[in-house]
Amino acid sequence: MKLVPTELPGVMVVEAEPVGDERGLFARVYDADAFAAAGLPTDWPQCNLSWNPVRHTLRGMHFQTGEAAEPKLVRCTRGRVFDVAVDLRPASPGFRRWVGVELDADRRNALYVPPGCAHGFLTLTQEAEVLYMMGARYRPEAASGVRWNDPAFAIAWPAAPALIGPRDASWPDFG
Ligand SMILES: Cc1cn([C@H]2C[C@H](O)[C@@H](COP(=O)(O)OP(=O)(O)O[C@H]3O[C@H](C)C(=O)[C@H](O)[C@H]3O)O2)c(=O)[nH]c1=O
Repeated sequence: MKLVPTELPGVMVVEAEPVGDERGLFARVYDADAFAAAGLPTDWPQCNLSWNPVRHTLRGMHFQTGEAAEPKLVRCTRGRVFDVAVDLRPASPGFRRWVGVELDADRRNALYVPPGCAHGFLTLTQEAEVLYMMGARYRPEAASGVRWNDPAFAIAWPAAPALIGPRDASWPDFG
């Protein structure tokens, strides 16, 4: 497993480094010691999964506010998704900037998204499934979001969403 920094502070790609043999492959996809050494969390109280049968489904951009802000470790376990983190941390050098990474079930790569960033994805295949470890417990009252096409971020999505929930389509402009 290898942690690869992105241009956003604290947002890391987790490359699996699979080992192949005649039976197939083996990969360590998470290592608490490596995460601790990199200053990343090692406590993941909840794990979520979403299944998305329609290509170009967009979920996000979500985050939890205040004390409920949560780190996420996101991987695609079926198909491919364009996974995006947006830096909403006013003190960050990356404030208002975004990074997009293609997560691919065959590559077994993942994206670490720190607290204070919004997260979302656009599926690139039918039947895309996303599994993510959550570094804080879900607090519905703390759930918030920014819009996928907010001009404040100008996220360069590979395609417009074919399917998006009404809440995600109507987050207000980022102030
Ligand atoms: C996040 C969450 C949701 N729920 C319930 C609330 C709703 O009744 C239902 C669907 O929730 P939501 O529409 O927020 O699910 P997504 O739109 O897939 O949102 C998720 O996907 C984006 C990309 C993220 O990054 C967030 O972590 C997460 O919010 O599951 C729970 O019971 N527990 C949870 O932790």
